[in-house]
Amino acid sequence: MSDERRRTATVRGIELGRGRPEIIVPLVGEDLEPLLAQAESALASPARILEWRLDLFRPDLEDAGAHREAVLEALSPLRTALGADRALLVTFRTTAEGGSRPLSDRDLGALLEALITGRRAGTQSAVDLVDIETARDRSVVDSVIAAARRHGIAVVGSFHDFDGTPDEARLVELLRAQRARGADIPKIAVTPRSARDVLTLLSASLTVAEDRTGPHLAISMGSLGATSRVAAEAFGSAATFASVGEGSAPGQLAADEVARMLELLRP
Ligand SMILES: O=C1C[C@@](O)(C(=O)O)C[C@@H](O)[C@@H]1O
Repeated sequence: MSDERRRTATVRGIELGRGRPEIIVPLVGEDLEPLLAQAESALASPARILEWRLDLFRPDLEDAGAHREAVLEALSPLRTALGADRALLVTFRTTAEGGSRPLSDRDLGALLEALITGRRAGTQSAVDLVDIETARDRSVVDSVIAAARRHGIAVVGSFHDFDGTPDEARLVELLRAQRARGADIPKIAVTPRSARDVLTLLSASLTVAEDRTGPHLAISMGSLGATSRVAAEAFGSAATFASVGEGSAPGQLAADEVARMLELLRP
């Protein structure tokens, strides 16, 4: 595929959708100290995008408002620790999509919008990308996407299946529908039950890449799906999640090793 003709998305000077896929490292610390410690280690890795898994932060705070306050308080030290070059993706993965805690649609919208609009006048936003599960309440999803647009923050539209792999037509439809909803980077993460399911995911990824409508992410989870994480470039996925220390999903490989594999497998 000729790279020049693909649309891309740029966050903090990092262009997604052209050339070697980006490595995204999830930060899974339960409190500020382990969060910053993991961020520090991730800075020494080849990852240019770090994903803060908000649902894993402060599990002791059951109340959504108290949790939101703790997140907003931790944002500034985390941003400072990351420096100017690393992009920050914020993700609250609810239990319905494999995350660690439930959250109502309303509270999810309030949390994400507080993170999006939290920038002080004249400063660059602390957050560069926001993840939203597109199956959530329509008006909440639309409102988060609109707020992100207004603040120049890229939207990752998310779909997870921890039980299986939908058929190829459905995967393609999901990715296209996320883009049509306003996601800059549609994303699907599904679970293979056979090697053929991995092929299904890769084939759907390639089909959507050939649309040339912008970057997307397609992941087959678990050890069976690991090929999809390192063969991202050949099959058109713009980024791949990899771990530094503790990971956030089955099948994630170490960031250093993934960087080496991405280089070895460059088409
Ligand atoms: O959506 C994704 C992808 C992921 O589930 C994975 O399989 O690597 C890991 C999550 O942290 C992230 O939000």
